[in-house]
Amino acid sequence: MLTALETPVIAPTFRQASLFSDQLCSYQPCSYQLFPHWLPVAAARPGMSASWWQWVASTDSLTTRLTVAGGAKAFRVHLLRQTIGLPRRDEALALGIEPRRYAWLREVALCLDDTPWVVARSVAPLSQLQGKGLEGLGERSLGSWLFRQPDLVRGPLYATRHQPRFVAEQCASLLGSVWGRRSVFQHSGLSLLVQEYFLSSMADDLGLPSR
Ligand SMILES: C=C(O[C@@H]1C=C(C(=O)O)C=C[C@H]1O)C(=O)O
Repeated sequence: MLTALETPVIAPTFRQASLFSDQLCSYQPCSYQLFPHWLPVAAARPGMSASWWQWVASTDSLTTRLTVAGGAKAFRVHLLRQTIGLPRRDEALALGIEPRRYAWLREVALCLDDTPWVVARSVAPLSQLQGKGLEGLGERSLGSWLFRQPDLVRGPLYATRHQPRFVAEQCASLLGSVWGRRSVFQHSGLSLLVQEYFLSSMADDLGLPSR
């Protein structure tokens, strides 16, 4: 049932709201040829520091990496939105589906001690979700679930320097994104587009360069 998949919008309650800035760029859609703001990650490398490359080009679980990098800080998935809706045009293209096909949309902030380090938006065609149990994921990490799937295949990574508009729709103000990346995961008939934006709060906390 569609209603079972719906989760109401949860207003962000980040303790460090003062860290946010309201300098959002307008959303720039993507996907290499048609949406050139997303570059194959290797093509973005010349503009990226070696430290950020370690994060942006990594293909293992980001949840695990963040938890390790956070040290004593508590890792938490803060659910911003989980609902059924239409994907953006570039998202549909990345998934190889018609833009008018309904999709499962999930937007989260990945926080360390309540400071958002990464915001993410994941999109999967509704027709492929049956039996996967994702509707009950809540504030558990999608990555923890994904990387437990033995047949998981990750598609190529794309990177962007543009800001995520989806969080602008959720938050009045937002920390700037340093780098964004995305890739499509395949598992048992499911294609899942995961888009992750690394925030400047993460750069500050880990002493990473501005790019
Ligand atoms: C894809 C991963 O999962 C993370 C968890 C997410 C979620 O819970 O919605 C979203 C994006 C990720 O950064 C990962 O850990 O690599």
